[in-house]
Amino acid sequence: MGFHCTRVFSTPKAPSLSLLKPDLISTKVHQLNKVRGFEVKAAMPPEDQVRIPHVLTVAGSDSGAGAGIQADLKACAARGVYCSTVITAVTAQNTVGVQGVNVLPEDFVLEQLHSVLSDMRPDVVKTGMLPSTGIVKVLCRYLQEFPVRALVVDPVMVSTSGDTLAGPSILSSFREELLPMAEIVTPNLKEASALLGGMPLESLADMHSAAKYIHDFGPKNVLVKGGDLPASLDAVDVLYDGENYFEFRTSRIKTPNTHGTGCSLASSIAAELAKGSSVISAVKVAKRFIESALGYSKNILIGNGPHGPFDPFLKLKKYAHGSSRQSLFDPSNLFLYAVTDSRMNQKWDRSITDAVKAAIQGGATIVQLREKEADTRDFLESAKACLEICRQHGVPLLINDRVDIALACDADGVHVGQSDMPAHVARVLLGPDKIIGVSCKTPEQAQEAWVDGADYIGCGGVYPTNTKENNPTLGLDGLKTVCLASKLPVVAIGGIGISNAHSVMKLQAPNLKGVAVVSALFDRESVLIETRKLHKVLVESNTEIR
Ligand SMILES: Cc1ncc(COP(=O)(O)OP(=O)(O)O)c(N)n1
Ligand SMILES: Cc1nc(C(=O)O)sc1CCOP(=O)(O)O
Ligand SMILES: [Mg+2]
Repeated sequence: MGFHCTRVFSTPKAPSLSLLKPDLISTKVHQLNKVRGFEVKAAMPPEDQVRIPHVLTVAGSDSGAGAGIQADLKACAARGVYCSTVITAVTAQNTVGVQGVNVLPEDFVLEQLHSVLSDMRPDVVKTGMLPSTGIVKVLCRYLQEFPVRALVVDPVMVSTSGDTLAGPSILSSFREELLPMAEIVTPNLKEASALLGGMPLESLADMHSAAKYIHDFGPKNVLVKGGDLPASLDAVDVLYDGENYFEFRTSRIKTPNTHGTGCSLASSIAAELAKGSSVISAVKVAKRFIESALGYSKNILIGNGPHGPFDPFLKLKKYAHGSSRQSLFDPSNLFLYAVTDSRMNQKWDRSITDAVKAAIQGGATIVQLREKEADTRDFLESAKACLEICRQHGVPLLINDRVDIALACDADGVHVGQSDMPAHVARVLLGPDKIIGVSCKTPEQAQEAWVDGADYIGCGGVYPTNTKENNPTLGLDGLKTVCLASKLPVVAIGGIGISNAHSVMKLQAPNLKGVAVVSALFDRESVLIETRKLHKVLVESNTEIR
């Protein structure tokens, strides 16, 4: 298998930078750029410049794009960070296995490292397939020359299909040179065993010992992944930080589409570290992200082999349903959010469809069916009828608590609270295009909702309410704290009506898009009149704020 690498340079021809020391290369590149007439990017005023979290992955290419560089690019993009790439090897690979490997010459790996590190200054470097000791040495030298905030080492040795990607000769350079520089190393059981000279790893206790022994090589944190642990039901990973052990349990997802899980997990950890997270929270977020993507992708079919890729963007499965519908969600829909209440409709002797129709006519911009007492069958029938009304008016319809009802009637989404189905599970069930709202009372809950793939958060109770029992009141200050921390649009809820909606909106809290209201609309004689009045107050608040 010969390796062909075509170097494409514009004229004048670049002098070869091969095998030069980093400092010499710096000078050469500088001279080269001057010759070519490159100018340092200085046009943008500093206040307009946006610093983007950036991960550099140093890994092999997978032609099937499930693992390697391609998985890293996808995971980083899905986690919202920039990813640059240094390719160490090119593999011919598919869902069946690895058909060929061509290792790139060390001096060309060096050139790529120099190009990226000297110019683009990534926050975090993540390594995957490092197929030769020479490549490891070059990388370590460059990391000393161009230090980064964190190094994430995925000690890739064997592919999912069992093919060797880096031989045992690599182990000593891993142990002696790379691991001491790592913020975190993420071996699976086979890799952990290889790093420890073949130590058998068959139990959770063995994983704890392995994490400790690998920690002795010098990395700050060790994550031993237990996906291959034979007897375990849950997938358990063990993180050791030199003092404490943390166990991360996720349910085992039955799917052949796991190719690239290790690369994607390490890249996602790198992405979170690049955003500034701590190691423990980076691992937590990354694990949950991979679990959601695996669950979502468990039935997708790409290739005929036993090791299919998964879909970190949660976009592909829509083809399975013959649907190409895009998300209906637009944050301005949260402006006047009407939440129905079965008891209030009963009290005023009105049907749920009449209540929804009146709210929409009055100016409601989104409707949630919150039917706490309804039988499942009645709820489903009402939901279908309300959906028809909402679709006619282009108003999204969400279902409170009941993901099953939302799925059954093809509603636009759900609203879930902290004791309802977790949003990340709802996202797996509902797919990428449905709207998911989550009730949040703290900045931590708001952060979690964002990680879980929610579209908006509901924050309250802003004022005391009789509609929801034992609901803590946050006040305007509490609302503002959550809005400031939220990465998602926010709708305020709890005791809001015509008399105080203006006070809420004039807070001008970041991300606050509107108010969600139950009794001020539905515990009244005329839903239409009350909604119109509230709409007017909100429009006036908006005008005043602008
Ligand atoms: C928009 C909006 N925000 C918050 C809630 C409350 O949801 P939850 O905490 O699950 O409480 P219940 O509504 O289920 O009693 C909501 N429904 N809508
Ligand atoms: C359903 C609900 N959730 C709340 C929260 O704080 O999350 S407060 C609430 C009830 C809101 O009803 P009203 O507009 O009648 O006060
Ligand atoms: Mg709920």
